[in-house]
Amino acid sequence: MIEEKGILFILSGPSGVGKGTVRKELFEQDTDLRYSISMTTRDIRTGETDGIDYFYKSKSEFESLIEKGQLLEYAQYVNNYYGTPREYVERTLAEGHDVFLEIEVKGALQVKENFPEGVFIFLFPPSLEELKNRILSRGTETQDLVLNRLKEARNEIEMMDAYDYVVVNDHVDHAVEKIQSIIQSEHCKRERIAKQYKQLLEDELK
Ligand SMILES: Nc1ncnc2c1ncn2[C@@H]1O[C@H](COP(=O)(O)OP(=O)(O)OP(=O)(O)O)[C@@H](O)[C@H]1O
Ligand SMILES: Nc1nc2c(ncn2[C@@H]2O[C@H](COP(=O)(O)O)[C@@H](O)[C@H]2O)c(=O)[nH]1
Repeated sequence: MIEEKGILFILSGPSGVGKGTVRKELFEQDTDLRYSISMTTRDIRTGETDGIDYFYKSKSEFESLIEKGQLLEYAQYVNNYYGTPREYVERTLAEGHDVFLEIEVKGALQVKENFPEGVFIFLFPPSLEELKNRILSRGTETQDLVLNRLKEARNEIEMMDAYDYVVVNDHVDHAVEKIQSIIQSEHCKRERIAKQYKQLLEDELK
């Protein structure tokens, strides 16, 4: 019997484009997906909870996780570390569940090296002006940090071609619908491949 592993979906894109908003709405609708909670060294924001939004770590704790190889990927983003716990992702996929990562672009490119079979989705802003408005409207960053994030956004948008899909986040509902379609079509693709593989095995055994 062929083992059915889960599919790894990676949602990425510039800061403020709406990744968190879209992911939360997607998870309201899709209860089969498993979200990988990231580790970070950044300060906890008002309204966030340790173990739900992130696992908040000190710099030395984070560096020890890096040294022990416990992160699937990590990146330094605007003076803080962010990373994906390896064990959770590998175990959950092996158990047959789809895993969803919401991470920045440098980390997504590292995941691509280790998991080329992952499905990489780039969330794109309707315009740079709207991107700036969204970061400002969230009100979580100082003016300096907003400028740093916008600078980073320009570099990140240049990496868009490395992704399997690009979804414009004009309206949250539209973006979620498109991501749902991507998830369904990736499942159909893999079912077809699994059937072809089973057929090959049967033919060989004849
Ligand atoms: N389609 C949309 N239309 C209008 N506003 C949106 C849309 N999607 C998200 N926003 C708003 O944009 C702001 C940034 O969204 P969010 O925090 O989800 O972005 P993010 O990409 O996760 O940011 P970061 O990478 O910095 O964590 C929030 O105030 C959110 O409500
Ligand atoms: N490479 C990784 N990037 C991550 C991870 N978790 C979150 N992120 C991204 O970092 C920025 C900033 O996030 P914020 O919560 O401070 O606004 C954003 O683009 C996130 O998507 C991770 O595990 N690895």
